[in-house]
Amino acid sequence: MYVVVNAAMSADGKLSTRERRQIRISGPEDFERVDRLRAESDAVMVGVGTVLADDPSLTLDDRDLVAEREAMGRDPHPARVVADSHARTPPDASILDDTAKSFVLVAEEEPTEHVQSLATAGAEMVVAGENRVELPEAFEKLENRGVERLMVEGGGELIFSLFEADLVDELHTFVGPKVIGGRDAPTLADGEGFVVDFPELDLVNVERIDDGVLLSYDV
Ligand SMILES: NC(=O)C1=CN([C@@H]2O[C@H](COP(=O)(O)OP(=O)(O)OC[C@H]3O[C@@H](n4cnc5c(N)ncnc54)[C@H](OP(=O)(O)O)[C@@H]3O)[C@@H](O)[C@H]2O)C=CC1
Ligand SMILES: Nc1nc(O)c(N)c(N[C@@H]2O[C@H](COP(=O)(O)O)[C@@H](O)[C@H]2O)n1
Repeated sequence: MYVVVNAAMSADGKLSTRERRQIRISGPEDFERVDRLRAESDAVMVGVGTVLADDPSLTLDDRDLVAEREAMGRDPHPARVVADSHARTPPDASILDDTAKSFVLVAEEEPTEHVQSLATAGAEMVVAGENRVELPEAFEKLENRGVERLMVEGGGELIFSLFEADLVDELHTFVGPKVIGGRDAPTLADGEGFVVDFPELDLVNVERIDDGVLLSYDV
């Protein structure tokens, strides 16, 4: 599977506030770029932290992009994927609406009734890992269900785990003209952090967009 991570951060490297409230960092041109990246993907993924904080829909805004996908015989919108070991996604979350297919990745130890309530809400459940979603195994299972190109939008906990498991192929980060601050505010890669063997990036493009800059790396 080819994995593209895209996120917007403030000039001081934060994805949102210390209250984990979503902040508009991108401008209109960057949001259009994000919509195009979504349209090129088979699925768009977030961690359950982002679902609980933002209730995102992760669908396409631009009707032309929907029409282009349909003309190619693809589903109108990419599928949505949530990494959610303990099935904390609310059954009425936007990500489970019937606009697009949804996959919820859960751990083996999660009680069947929780898993069942999300399945009833329309999610396709993927079990991988004993007590936390094991990303390499989950991605293999997603690939078997047709997800060959995956876009990941965040948040910082999930992005760190993807780098840790060496699963990221490209990283795109829009750096917007804001300072958010806060030692507990999420950054692009949180988790435990690396102390050795830091993932190395190859800067392939720098572009001024809106009032910020888009940095694109191969991993
Ligand atoms: N500016 C931007 O572009 C973006 C900003 N955001 C912001 O980020 C914040 C949310 O980020 P964050 O709190 O880091 O949460 P995440 O969205 O990264 O979700 C983290 C949760 O995912 C679950 N998870 C399951 N499997 C794994 C795994 N293998 N590795 C890591 N996590 C896993 C864990 O919960 P469990 O153990 O229960 O499974 C974990 O707590 C929000 O404030 C949101 O607004 C989010 C996306 C983009
Ligand atoms: N690219 C980008 N720029 C920002 O400024 C942002 N705040 C985000 N947030 C991400 O977008 C999701 C919302 O998606 P929907 O509009 O609901 O489809 C949000 O959950 C973050 O993942 N992204």
